[in-house]
Amino acid sequence: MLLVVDIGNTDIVFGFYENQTWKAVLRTPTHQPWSANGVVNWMKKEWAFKDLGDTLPSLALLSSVVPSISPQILKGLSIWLGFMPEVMNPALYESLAIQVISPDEIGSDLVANSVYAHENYATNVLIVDFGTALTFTLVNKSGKMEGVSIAPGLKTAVKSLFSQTAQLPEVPLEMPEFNLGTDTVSAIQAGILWGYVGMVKEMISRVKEDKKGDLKVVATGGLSSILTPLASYFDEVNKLITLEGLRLIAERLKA
Ligand SMILES: Nc1ncnc2c1ncn2[C@@H]1O[C@H](COP(=O)(O)OP(=O)(O)O)[C@@H](O)[C@H]1O
Ligand SMILES: CC(C)(COP(=O)(O)O)[C@@H](O)C(=O)NCCC(=O)O
Ligand SMILES: [K+]
Repeated sequence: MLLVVDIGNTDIVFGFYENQTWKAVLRTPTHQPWSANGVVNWMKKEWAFKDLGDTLPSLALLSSVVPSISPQILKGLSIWLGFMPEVMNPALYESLAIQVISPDEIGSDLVANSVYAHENYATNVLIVDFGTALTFTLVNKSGKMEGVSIAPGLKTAVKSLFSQTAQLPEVPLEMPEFNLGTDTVSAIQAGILWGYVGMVKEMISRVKEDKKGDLKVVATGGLSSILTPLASYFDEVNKLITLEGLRLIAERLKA
């Protein structure tokens, strides 16, 4: 069995893959007082709860965009598994089928997304990742990562408005019924959700123009199903894209 781990700014996602399928995908908040022992106990508990069998994963790959917690997670995993997981880093990027942009700065989740996109479409692909940040990553048909854009994610925008104002509440991430709100909650929902629908359409349209119409668009991230008016703009919506990319990378490391 293969274990891939995606440490994002909101959630850590663990994917267990065997015989062509995800046996389990576990999510837990990133910001907890993690210790190596805490990780071991959590893994043992989830492993038993999900009834994943007697044999622990024999290969593991970790991606993290939160450097401060990586050491504790890695130490815990290495104690639990009995070996040190592989970690996404610039040296490893050199063995990939894609060409990574700014390898010393790029988030390794965006690299994993790009590997999945290139492997599955082999054309120009824009990956829209709705996480803590809202990112757009363009990987071209030859597998070169051409560029990225980064904006506040949907929940980040809602929380930021709430925390910077005296009278605005934190609102649920739901498309409002009308274009303009009739009370404070629906007004914020209109501003953020319709505003973000516009942002995504604008990015897609600009990149599509750059690529002379030759572009696939895929969406991922925990918040990728919220902006329902965008459904027809995406060739694929798949919350597992980052895990799938990590899996493809791990399988190639083993080969
Ligand atoms: N399966 C799911 N369905 C709906 N929302 C989800 C799901 N998983 C996570 N979320 C929400 O998505 C957000 C995290 O998205 P994610 O892409 O994991 O962010 P990050 O990578 O920045 O940690 C959280 O607010 C979480 O509540
Ligand atoms: C852009 C990100 C914050 C996205 O992280 P996420 O929303 O998945 O938590 C992350 O990929 C990151 O910290 N990147 C480093 C900067 C860059 O990619 O250029
Ligand atoms: K992510």
